[in-house]
Amino acid sequence: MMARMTSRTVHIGQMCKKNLRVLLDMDQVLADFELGFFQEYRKKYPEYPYIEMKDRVGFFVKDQYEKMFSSVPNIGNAVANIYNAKKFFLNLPEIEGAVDAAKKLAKMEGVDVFICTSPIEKYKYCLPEKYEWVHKHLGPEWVARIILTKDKTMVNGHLLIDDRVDIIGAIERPSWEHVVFSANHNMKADIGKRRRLDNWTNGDWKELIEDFKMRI
Ligand SMILES: O=c1ccn([C@@H]2O[C@H](COP(=O)(O)O)[C@@H](O)[C@H]2O)c(=O)[nH]1
Ligand SMILES: [Mg+2]
Repeated sequence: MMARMTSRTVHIGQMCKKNLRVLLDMDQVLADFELGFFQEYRKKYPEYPYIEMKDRVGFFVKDQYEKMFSSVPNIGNAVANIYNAKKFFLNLPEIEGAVDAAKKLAKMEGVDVFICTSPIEKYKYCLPEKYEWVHKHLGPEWVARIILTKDKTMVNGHLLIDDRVDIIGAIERPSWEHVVFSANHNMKADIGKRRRLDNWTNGDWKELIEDFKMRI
């Protein structure tokens, strides 16, 4: 009997080799949320206190600002005003080398790439702008690769590259293995036995992918 061929599966004799499904987070993996925030905040509130990017600790910018500058009235609102503003997500700069690496990754044999990203609570601008960002930086064909979800544990993949350390949701044991993408905010976090990917520029990502390809 002839084996049915799909674009996602390679059949070699009796062997059936699946493609590696890679989920790329967007903010702080492809798009530089922290740099975008810092630049806009300094521009909009030059008189307000600020945290140097190298001193960022913890995932949520607002939490650290509110804790550090608790005597400054409305500092939390000032912070939120930045990332809830129109064009914030659209104008985020690229993480160095991310676009080039993502394109190369997508061309690798035996790899399927998706962008797995969570919308911000006030989603009005964030949602379309995330699509526009992908269209603008990666190209129209990448729009179909976007998976928007608040719960990444529900997404099926082999590998999730994400800067957030605490990715929790409905599924206790997600299908993917989490590789922590290094960011200032997570450098002091306990990541247990998880691996890190420090950047897109030194070529380590290729080794990581080859390693995962061997394991599926
Ligand atoms: O300080 C922050 C940093 C990020 N966010 C939002 O959280 C999600 C995270 O998305 P990922 O897909 O996990 O990168 C995103 O909507 C950020 O904008 C935040 O609210 N505050
Ligand atoms: Mg992120």
